[in-house]
Amino acid sequence: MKVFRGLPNAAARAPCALTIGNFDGVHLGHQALLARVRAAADRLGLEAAVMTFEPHPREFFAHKLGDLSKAPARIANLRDKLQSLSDNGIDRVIVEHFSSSFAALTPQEFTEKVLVEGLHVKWLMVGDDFCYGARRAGNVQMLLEAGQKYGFHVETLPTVMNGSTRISSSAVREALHAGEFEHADALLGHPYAISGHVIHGQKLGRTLGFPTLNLRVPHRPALSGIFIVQVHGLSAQPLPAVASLGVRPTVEDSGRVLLEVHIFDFAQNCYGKQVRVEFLQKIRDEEKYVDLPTLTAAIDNDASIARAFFAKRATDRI
Ligand SMILES: Cc1cc2nc3c(=O)[nH]c(=O)nc-3n(C[C@H](O)[C@H](O)[C@H](O)COP(=O)(O)O)c2cc1C
Ligand SMILES: Nc1ncnc2c1ncn2[C@@H]1O[C@H](COP(=O)(O)OP(=O)(O)OP(=O)(O)O)[C@@H](O)[C@H]1O
Repeated sequence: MKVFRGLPNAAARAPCALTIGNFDGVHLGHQALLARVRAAADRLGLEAAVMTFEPHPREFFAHKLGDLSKAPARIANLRDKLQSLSDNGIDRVIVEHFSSSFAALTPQEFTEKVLVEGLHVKWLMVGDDFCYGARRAGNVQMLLEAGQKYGFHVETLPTVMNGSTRISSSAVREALHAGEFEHADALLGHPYAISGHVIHGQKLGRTLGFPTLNLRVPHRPALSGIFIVQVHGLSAQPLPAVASLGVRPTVEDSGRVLLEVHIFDFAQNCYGKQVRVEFLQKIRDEEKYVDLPTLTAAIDNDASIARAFFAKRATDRI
């Protein structure tokens, strides 16, 4: 899969079947959309393409307002999003920098400069609620008209539901925030996980008896707390572990979010390796403890809960 930062230059443009959106989490609604794009690309001999935005448009507007609490939490980082798009058969992704000038494009400028000139779109699919252009003034009807004028075909995807609710990134965020992983996984169509490279921590964990591998989490995640997890990427089988995702109020006050994972009975150096941490169950919220012995006792208790979970799962499987 080819990834373009901004519109491809003239030589790299190719006629495409396209969809547009944030695709945070690549949930089942997104997957249905991507399958239709792939099928259209095959049928018409086009590249299957996705245009997505970085930062998330609502993140951009929250920054502008100076109120970061208005930015949506992130289900997935860009690496995970690109991996999911590739897994869903997409040939090229345009990661458009969402900026003031991009946000100011009128619907007409967006269709002419971006869709037609910049991307050579021949077939376009969006959700039936799709809006675009400055102040979200463009809608599906206007896209249909632009398609007739410039010679591209527009289709909409009927809403993909889970029971009586629309599957959306917002619904996944709510489920993750509540620690409801079964529900989140049902909306996502795959287990919720965060991936990244292992970085160096403060090395305090090993003195507490709980060495952890640490992953940077670049955006505000949709969940925080202490979790039972399993780690992929270090051995053939996923490794059972307990993890903390948050700002570690007992030992730090920088507000930096970190995912720290203590893998049971494991003593390998894995700095720099890429791992995927799959979330299985929430144990508790993160706490600010009065001192390190109290923190250590809490981690000890978390580890016992997680070990009991894995022991039960092993016997249930027999
Ligand atoms: C299972 C688990 C639970 C944790 N719970 C908390 C917590 O409630 N509050 C907190 O401030 N830090 C918590 N931590 C983070 C520890 O403060 C951190 O792992 C320790 O300081 C080691 O940091 P280091 O990896 O940078 O050496 C937890 C870590 C683990 C592995
Ligand atoms: N359940 C769904 N059924 C059909 N189309 C969907 C569904 N969810 C999203 N889409 C479409 O997928 C494209 C990308 O969606 P996008 O990620 O921007 O929205 P979302 O999942 O609804 O997220 P949020 O909840 O943050 O608004 C859009 O065209 C959108 O209309």
